[in-house]
Amino acid sequence: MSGVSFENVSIVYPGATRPSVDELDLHIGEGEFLVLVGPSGCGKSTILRSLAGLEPVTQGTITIGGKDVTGLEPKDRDIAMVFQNYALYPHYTVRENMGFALKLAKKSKAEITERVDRAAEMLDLVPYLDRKPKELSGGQRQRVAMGRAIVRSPQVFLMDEPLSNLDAKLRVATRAQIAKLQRELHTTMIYVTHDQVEAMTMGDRVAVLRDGRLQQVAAPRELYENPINAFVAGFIGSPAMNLFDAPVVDGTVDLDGMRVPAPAGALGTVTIGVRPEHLRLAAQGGEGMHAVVDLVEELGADSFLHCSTPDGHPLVYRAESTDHPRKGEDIRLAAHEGQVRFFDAETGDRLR
Ligand SMILES: Nc1ncnc2c1ncn2[C@@H]1O[C@H](COP(=O)(O)OP(=O)(O)OP(=O)(O)O)[C@@H](O)[C@H]1O
Repeated sequence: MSGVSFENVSIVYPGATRPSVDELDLHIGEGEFLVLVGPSGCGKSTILRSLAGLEPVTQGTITIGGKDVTGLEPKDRDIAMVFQNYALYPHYTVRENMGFALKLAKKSKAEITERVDRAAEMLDLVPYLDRKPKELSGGQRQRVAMGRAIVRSPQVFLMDEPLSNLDAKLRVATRAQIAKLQRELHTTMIYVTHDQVEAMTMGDRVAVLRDGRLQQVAAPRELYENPINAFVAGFIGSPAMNLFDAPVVDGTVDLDGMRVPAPAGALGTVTIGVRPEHLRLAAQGGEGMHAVVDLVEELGADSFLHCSTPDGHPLVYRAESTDHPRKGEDIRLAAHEGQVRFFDAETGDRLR
């Protein structure tokens, strides 16, 4: 049993006027890969550090495997953390770096060798065991940092932006490798990133944070299709969901000629959300929202058309074929039925 629970956890840094983590309730199942995502400063690292025992909580309880660890020292929590900068010892070889924690724990030489060899094999590090960190590439160093965590066979892995020092191509490869490794080891993993693509592709579930408050925790597809509020809608998805404020008139939302039935009871102004792939070209002269194409991003299989509405609101439309309107063209866009999301214009809460 190695699930993790945060129960009503708040963290206020000394001298701060508001909590960096605000009444967090979150349960991570045994063997689950949970990603914490959100903009810079939303409290992701603070949550991870509190679980590691590096940051005291102001209120609430943290449990690992059902055991209250809130007051325990980091070394007594049976977790391993991989940091952004890897924190490798420069004068030690890869083997010594990976075995360091086991040596501290006074494991036998034979056991250390066996565990390090096994981890090195899983991480393709066997040829590098006698090298020093400076003789490795960024991706190899990252894997040594992972190896150091794996050899300890902890109850929980914590990773804080472990890919941020890698170039784009290596990030994609390492992302897949970490996800695969976690599934093989079946160790509970909490992974922090501000990159929503990383979050969506790696996690069993994704927890979205804003200003210290948990917004929504759900499987990636559920977050994408049913965001609980306009913040999550705008944060998850690349390019982001198009969000517009529009008036409700006689039960219909009218967005510059694009008309959709309003959710029951909606009055005044609502925020409507449409993903770029849920817009379609409408016939000129028919129904549909006017837009001018400002920029075309060709991605190969499809293209993103960055447009603006007559009142200057930006929007993105994904065209599936290469036969799409060109820069400068005046187009009309309509939304696919059932794909429009509605949010309260004041609170951002989902209406339907
Ligand atoms: N040691 C500290 N003392 C005071 N305030 C802090 C401290 N560490 C973090 N904070 C504040 O707490 C909030 C959350 O910080 P945290 O580092 O957890 O955010 P984050 O989501 O991990 O951000 P990033 O993605 O930029 O790393 C921020 O407003 C930050 O300024």
